[in-house]
Amino acid sequence: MARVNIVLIGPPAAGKSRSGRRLARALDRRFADTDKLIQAAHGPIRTIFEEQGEAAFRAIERETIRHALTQFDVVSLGGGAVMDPATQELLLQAPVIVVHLTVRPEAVAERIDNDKRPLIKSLDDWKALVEARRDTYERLASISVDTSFRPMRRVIDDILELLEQHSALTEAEVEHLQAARRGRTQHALHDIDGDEHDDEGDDQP
Ligand SMILES: Nc1ncnc2c1ncn2[C@@H]1O[C@H](COP(=O)(O)OP(=O)(O)O)[C@@H](O)[C@H]1O
Ligand SMILES: O=C(O)C1=C[C@@H](OP(=O)(O)O)[C@@H](O)[C@H](O)C1
Ligand SMILES: [Mg+2]
Repeated sequence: MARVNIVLIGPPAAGKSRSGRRLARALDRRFADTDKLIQAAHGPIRTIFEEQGEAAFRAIERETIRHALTQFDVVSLGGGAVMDPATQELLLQAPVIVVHLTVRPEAVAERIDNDKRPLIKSLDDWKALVEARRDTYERLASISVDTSFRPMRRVIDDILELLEQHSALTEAEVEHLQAARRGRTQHALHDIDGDEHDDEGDDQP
């Protein structure tokens, strides 16, 4: 089938930014993280929240997502992006497959041990955000993968398998993955666990 956009949604620190980039690399597709695009165009996310407020950030985010879906094949969103009704419409109407990454509180605790997300100062903040958003994440999701205590390679393997089951990959991508699984070619996920340094800066300043 023709290429459809793959969009990653889910709670903060579920792994959307990092997994999205690895997934795109495995499929040889163009990747964007909308928080990164926002930072490049408007400066640090924390500063936007502090100086302009959350509503202004959400407006910037909405337009960034709309644009990103026209330019990139794999797009990781920020955790709160899907609470915007226009973004929800976009994801429901566009030819998009929505990958929902989940993570349990026990697993996320060590991932949010930093001061990089303006809406999250504690694990309780994270739990409250997720509780308020869970129904929306689930309603929009085409597929869900839990990332708790699971290495990136496993997470990406699961996503690829589910994308294949949902006929969301091109014939060439399916053939490549199947050949890789049979061991006839270099494994498609060969560099999934590659240079860890390329993941620096996933989190927002
Ligand atoms: N499967 C995983 N196992 C362990 N740590 C992970 C996993 N996926 C992501 N992380 C780490 O969790 C943190 C948040 O990941 P990130 O991709 O920025 O999440 P998100 O974009 O969903 O907020 C980063 O430090 C990242 O390295
Ligand atoms: O949950 C949220 O509202 C936010 C999540 C962040 O992205 P990640 O989910 O990638 O951390 C970022 O967009 C901003 O700090 C707001
Ligand atoms: Mg992110």
